[in-house]
Amino acid sequence: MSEPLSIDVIVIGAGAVGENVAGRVVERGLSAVLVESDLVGGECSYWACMPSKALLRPGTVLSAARGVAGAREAVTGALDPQQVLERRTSFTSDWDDSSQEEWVTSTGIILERGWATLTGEREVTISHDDGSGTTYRATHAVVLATGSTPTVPPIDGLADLDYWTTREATSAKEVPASLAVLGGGVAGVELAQAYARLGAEVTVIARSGILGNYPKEASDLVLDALRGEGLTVLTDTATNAVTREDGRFVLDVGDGRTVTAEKLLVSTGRHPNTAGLGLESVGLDPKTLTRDDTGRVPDAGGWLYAVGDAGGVVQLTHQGKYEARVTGDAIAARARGDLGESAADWSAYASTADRAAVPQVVFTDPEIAMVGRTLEQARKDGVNASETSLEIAVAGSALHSDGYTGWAQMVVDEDRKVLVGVTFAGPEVSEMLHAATIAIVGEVPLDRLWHAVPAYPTVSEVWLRLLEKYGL
Ligand SMILES: Cc1cc2nc3c(=O)[nH]c(=O)nc-3n(C[C@H](O)[C@H](O)[C@H](O)COP(=O)(O)OP(=O)(O)OC[C@H]3O[C@@H](n4cnc5c(N)ncnc54)[C@H](O)[C@@H]3O)c2cc1C
Ligand SMILES: NC(=O)c1ccc[n+]([C@@H]2O[C@H](COP(=O)([O-])OP(=O)(O)OC[C@H]3O[C@@H](n4cnc5c(N)ncnc54)[C@H](O)[C@@H]3O)[C@@H](O)[C@H]2O)c1
Repeated sequence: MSEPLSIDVIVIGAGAVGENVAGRVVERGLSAVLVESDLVGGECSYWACMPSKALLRPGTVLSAARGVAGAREAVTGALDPQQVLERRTSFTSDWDDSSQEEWVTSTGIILERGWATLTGEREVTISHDDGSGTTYRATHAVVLATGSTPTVPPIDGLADLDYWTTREATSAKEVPASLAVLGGGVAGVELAQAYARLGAEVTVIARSGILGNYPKEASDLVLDALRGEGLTVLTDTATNAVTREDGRFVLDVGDGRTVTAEKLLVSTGRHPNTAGLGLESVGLDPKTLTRDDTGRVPDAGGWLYAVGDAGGVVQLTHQGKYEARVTGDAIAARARGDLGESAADWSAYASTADRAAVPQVVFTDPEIAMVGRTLEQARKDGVNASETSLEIAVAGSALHSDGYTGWAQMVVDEDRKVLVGVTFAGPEVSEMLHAATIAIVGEVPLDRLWHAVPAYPTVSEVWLRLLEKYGL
């Protein structure tokens, strides 16, 4: 066997996160090989963020126009499903990754296509489609950026059926007449609304409520909106078994009730893609991989990192890319001898915001935009927390749309008098989120935040109302 090729850094997985780690280390003078077995760009570009948002956006625009008298009268038709699907396809470049490949190679990163496995400490072997193999040995780091994979519940009959995962739902070429969605998380709820607005008869089956990670007032706004526009949302409903009858999925949801649909989307969460990577060959259990704030896997002895969905901390593109920048910088700093075992909180080498200020948006209509902790999470983390919440009712919201309904909440650390969490729910609230992220990351004292005057008449005036209600 030939000697392994020598390289500074090996990154496994060329999703948004892997691309960013590789890009960062190369910018800092190290050499890097990036390995991808599927499309360069990963889940977000082709089967997740981009296509799902492209499927939702036309419906949101239409409903926004219908929400304003004068514009409403100009809307005389419904969505054109074929046009919506075609526009979605333009955002996925028709599942062609040549432009992403061009970007990767233009940066000086070496791109290798094939399946990568760890075959020893710092050593990765790539199996190419033509049966050949290439082995690299990393001087400084091997980075797992292998993403996540759907978690499919052990429901009777399900494993044998050709159900949709989010991949099929985001890449479908036709709108089914009916769709059952198993799981009331963010992926299920977004795709449920997108398909309902495209004309499918949609039933969501949630074992508890929907969007359980968000404050109930916020998720209830979405629940009411979904039901108001004709989706069936079954909450507190277990799915006992699934069969296929006359070409349709039949879900047994207890008490003799069934849900029948042409397609079934299973969106019941995801777990890190760490199986089949050869982690066992270096004495690691793929199921219990952990990472520190620099991205390093402590049990591996210093050379292995895990970032993005594979790292198992947050499953969001923007946060994964943040981890990628931090880890890329940490690897380069360690290579220079500028960084030891651990990194200080909020330094360039620690992804501290993963613990304190993760922004997340549910792109339904209405939207939920949240950053930091809910009241319950804050108290669980030992924060002496209070909450202030109200309906969004300011001049900006009234102007935005007739009958605007929204809700906002801030969670305050009473000992430090700073924000630790903010949630907005309502039409198009996502663009207000970054102000909250800045306030939390910057630990802006409330009596200074009071001087951040929102422009009139914007929906952001809700900030003023929250601070007034808090007592400022
Ligand atoms: C339907 C849906 C909608 C979403 N919407 C949003 C959103 O709006 N905003 C948001 O922030 N997040 C969203 N997410 C989450 C987001 O998609 C993920 O957090 C993000 O894609 C993770 O990026 P990653 O690079 O870690 O993993 P991935 O994008 O999954 O990339 C991992 C790559 O590694 C490759 N790979 C794996 N193993 C190997 C191997 N052994 N050898 C070679 N290559 C390998 C895979 O082929 C893949 O290309 C959504 C997720 C879903 C499912
Ligand atoms: N807008 C966005 O940023 C966005 C959109 C989609 C997905 N994502 C990311 O992708 C990840 C995956 O999304 P997701 O919605 O699949 O996961 P999720 O963890 O958000 O939701 C999964 C849901 O499935 C439910 N569930 C689990 N097992 C079940 C069972 N046996 N029967 C019924 N329900 C069951 C859970 O209670 C939960 O409500 C999320 O963690 C999220 O970070 C983000």
